[in-house]
Amino acid sequence: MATKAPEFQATALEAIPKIASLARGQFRTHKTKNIEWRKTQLRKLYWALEDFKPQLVEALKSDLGKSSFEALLTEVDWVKKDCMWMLDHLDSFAKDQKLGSPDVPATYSIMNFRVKKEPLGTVLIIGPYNYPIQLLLCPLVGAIAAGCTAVLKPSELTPACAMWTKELIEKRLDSGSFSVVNGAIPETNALMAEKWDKIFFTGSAQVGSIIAQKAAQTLTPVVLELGGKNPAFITKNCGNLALAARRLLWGKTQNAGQVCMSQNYVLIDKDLVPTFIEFLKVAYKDMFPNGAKASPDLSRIVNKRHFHRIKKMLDDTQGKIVMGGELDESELYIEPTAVLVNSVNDSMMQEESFGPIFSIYPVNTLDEALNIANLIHRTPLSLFTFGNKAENKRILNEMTSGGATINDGFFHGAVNTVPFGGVGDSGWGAYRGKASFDSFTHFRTIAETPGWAEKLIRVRYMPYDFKALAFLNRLTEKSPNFDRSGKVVKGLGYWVKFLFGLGGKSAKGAFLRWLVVLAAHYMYTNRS
Ligand SMILES: NC(=O)C1=CN([C@@H]2O[C@H](COP(=O)(O)OP(=O)(O)OC[C@H]3O[C@@H](n4cnc5c(N)ncnc54)[C@H](O)[C@@H]3O)[C@@H](O)[C@H]2O)C=CC1
Ligand SMILES: CC1=C(/C=C/C(C)=C/C=C/C(C)=C/C=C/C=C(C)/C=C/C=C(C)/C=C/C=C(\C)C(=O)O)C(C)(C)CCC1
Repeated sequence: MATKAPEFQATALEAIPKIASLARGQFRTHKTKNIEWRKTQLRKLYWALEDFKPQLVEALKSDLGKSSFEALLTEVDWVKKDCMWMLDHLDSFAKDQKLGSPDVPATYSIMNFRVKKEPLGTVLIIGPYNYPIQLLLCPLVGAIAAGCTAVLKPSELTPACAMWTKELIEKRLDSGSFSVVNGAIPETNALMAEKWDKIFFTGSAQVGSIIAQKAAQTLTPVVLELGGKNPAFITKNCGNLALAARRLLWGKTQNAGQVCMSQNYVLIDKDLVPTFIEFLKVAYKDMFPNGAKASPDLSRIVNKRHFHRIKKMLDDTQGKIVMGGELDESELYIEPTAVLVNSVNDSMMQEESFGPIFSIYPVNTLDEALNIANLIHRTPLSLFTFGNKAENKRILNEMTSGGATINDGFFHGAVNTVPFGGVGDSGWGAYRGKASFDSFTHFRTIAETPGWAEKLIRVRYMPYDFKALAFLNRLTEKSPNFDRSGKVVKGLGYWVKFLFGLGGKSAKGAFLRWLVVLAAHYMYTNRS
C-alpha cells in the first residue's frame, strides 16, 4: 500500500539561490568528472525509482488519473530503462575521441587531435505536467551521465509527483549535487535569476519563449522541448484504413492525448472519410468495450484550466463531432473525440489539442494536404503518414517536423534510445539515447604539438615567408575537380582513378573488381 504524497509545498524563494550555489559548488569539487561517481548516481536513481514505484504510481493516479499500466510503461520503468541503458554505454560515450582522417589532414596527424567530453557544469531542468516523471528525470539521466550537477523544477500542476520526486532525488542522490525546487512562476523566475551552464526546458512554446529570452541575457544555452500542431496524412493508397484508424486513436488515448507529439488533425482523402470514421468507431469499441468513461485505462485531464481549454476548442468548432463528445467536469473526463471540420480556420485546426480530441479534414489531393499542413504549422513536433511508399517519401520530403512515423501514431517517440526533439518553434536540441549524454556535454577539441615538430611547422611565424607557404599549400591543398559553374570536370586525374579503380567509386569496390580481374586472368592463363 503506497503512502499518500506529502502535501505540496513550494520551495522558499530565499532558499533558491543557496540551492543553485550548492549545486555549482558541488560541480567545482570535480567529483562528477569521475565516471564511477556518475555510474553510482545512475544506479542510485534506478533503485530510488524501484523503491518509490508504489508512491509514484499512486501519485500519477492522483495527479492525472493515469493507469498503473501507463505509469509503469511510460514513466517509472521508462526512466529505469534509461538508467540501465546509459550505464551500459557510458564508458564508451565518455572516453576521449581520437580525431583522425577525414577530420584531421594527414599533415597535422602528429598533433594528436582529440575531443574530450566535458560536463557542461550545473544545469537547470524544468519539466511539464503530462509525463511528470519521465520528462523530468530522463534529461536528468543525461545530465548525470555527462557529469553535470542539476537542479530540477517539476510542474506544479502534478503536485504529488513533484513532492515524491523531491524526496527520491534529495534522499537518494548525492546531496547538494542534485536538488529539486518545487513551485510555479515565482520559483521558476528565482531559478532563472541564477547562472546555469544549460537550461533544459520541456513545456509550452509560450513559456519556452520566456525561458529562451531570459537565458539569452546571460548567454545560457537552452534545450527547448515544445509542442506542435501535428498533422497526420491519409491518402487513397494507405492500404489498411482500419489500421490507420486504430493507430491514430492510440495516439489520442494514451495519457488522454496529453502527448505533445500526438496528432492534432488528420488530412484525409475525401472519399475515405466515411469509412475512416466507421473504423475509428470500431477501434474505439475494441479499446473501450464498456465506454471510455468506465475504462480503468484512460487518464483524466490534469486540471480544470486545461479541461476548459480543451472544451473551448469543442465549443468553438463549426465542425461535426463524429466520434465521442462526452465531457464531465466533475471527473475532468473528456471522451476521445473526433471532429469533422471543413475550414482551416476552425478552432480544432488552429489550436494545439494536447488532449483526447482531434479533427478530420477532407482533402482532394496530396498537394492540398501538404499546403494546408505547411500553412497550419510549418515546423510541427511530429507528423504521421499513411500512404504508399512514394507518397510517404514525398510527404517527408516536402514537410519537416521534429520526428515522424510512417504508418502509425507517435512510434518514433515511443522508444527511449533514439534521439527525440523538435525543429524550429517545436523545439531546439534533442535528447534520449546518446543524444541525452551529448546534450549536457561540451565537446572540447584538444591539440598537442610535439616540440620536435617545431621546424616543420615554423611557417606560421613572422617574418612571413611566401615560399614556405607555397610549399605547405602544395602539401595540403586539394585542387578542385569542378569548374566555376559547379560542374564536375573529368580531368586526367579522374580518368586515371577511373581506370585503375576499374570504374569503382570506393577503394573497396575497386579492390573487389581487381580481384575478379586477377581471378579471371589466373583462370585464363591456367586453363588446360
Ligand atoms: N516536446 C516535448 O517533449 C513536450 C512538450 N510539451 C508541451 O508542453 C505543454 C504542456 O505542458 P505544461 O506543463 O502546461 O507547459 P508549461 O509551459 O505551462 O509549463 C512547463 C514548466 O514551466 C513552468 N512555467 C509555467 N509558466 C511559466 C512562466 N511564465 N515562467 C517561467 N516558468 C513557467 C511550469 O511551472 C512548468 O514547470 C504543451 O504545449 C505541450 O505541447 C509537453 C510535453 C512534452
Ligand atoms: C516481444 C516480441 C517481439 C516484439 C514486440 C514488440 C516490438 C512490441 C511492441 C510493443 C509496443 C508497440 C509498445 C508500445 C509502447 C508505447 C510506449 C512505450 C509509449 C511511450 C510514450 C512516451 C514515451 C510518451 C512520451 C511523451 C512525450 C515525449 C510528449 O508528450 O511529448 C518480436 C520482435 C516481434 C519477436 C517476438 C517477441
